[in-house]
Amino acid sequence: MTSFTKGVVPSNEKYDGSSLRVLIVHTRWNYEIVEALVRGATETMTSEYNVKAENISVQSVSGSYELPFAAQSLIKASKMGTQWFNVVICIGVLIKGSTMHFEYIAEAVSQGIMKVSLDSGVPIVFGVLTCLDDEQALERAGLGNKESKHNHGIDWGRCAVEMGVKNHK
Ligand SMILES: O=c1[nH]c(NC[C@H](O)[C@H](O)[C@H](O)CO)c([N+](=O)[O-])c(=O)[nH]1
Repeated sequence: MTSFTKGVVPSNEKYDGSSLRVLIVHTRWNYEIVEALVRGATETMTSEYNVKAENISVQSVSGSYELPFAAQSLIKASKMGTQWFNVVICIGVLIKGSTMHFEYIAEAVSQGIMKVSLDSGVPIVFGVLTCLDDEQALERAGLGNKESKHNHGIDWGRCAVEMGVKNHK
């Protein structure tokens, strides 16, 4: 029994996301779960913060290991153009198998995403679930049967608007 409310408390600031340009890069691995996370983030940004649907670019890559490179190249390409992204959300689902593959990818992806964000000066929300089994992943995408299920995409959408507004130059 926890003696505190686990999870993030949304900021009580009423951020205006109407001029934000957001990039979502998501994987196609474990796609049904990823799709729910992307929907949670997108619907939160548009319904709670007035982010315009047409200002949310969505790109996909094969797996989580490709997320840092994709984010880096899409940020670079956007800076070449007139419009560039105020914030990026990288979304993937890693589920541990019977080998050490999971550990190596999880470490590489979290370090890689942090590096791209700091190097580019664009905030990147870390939306990669690192789960020990399918049920953990389903629960954290608001799927599955447990009462405690909660779509973490909602939290990532809120985080993206806060970071995007604060980064809006
Ligand atoms: O996004 C994921 N990629 C996974 N592997 C692919 C990896 O991200 C790369 O796409 C692949 O290694 C090619 O670079 C996963 N597993 O292996 O289990 C996984 O659970 N999730």
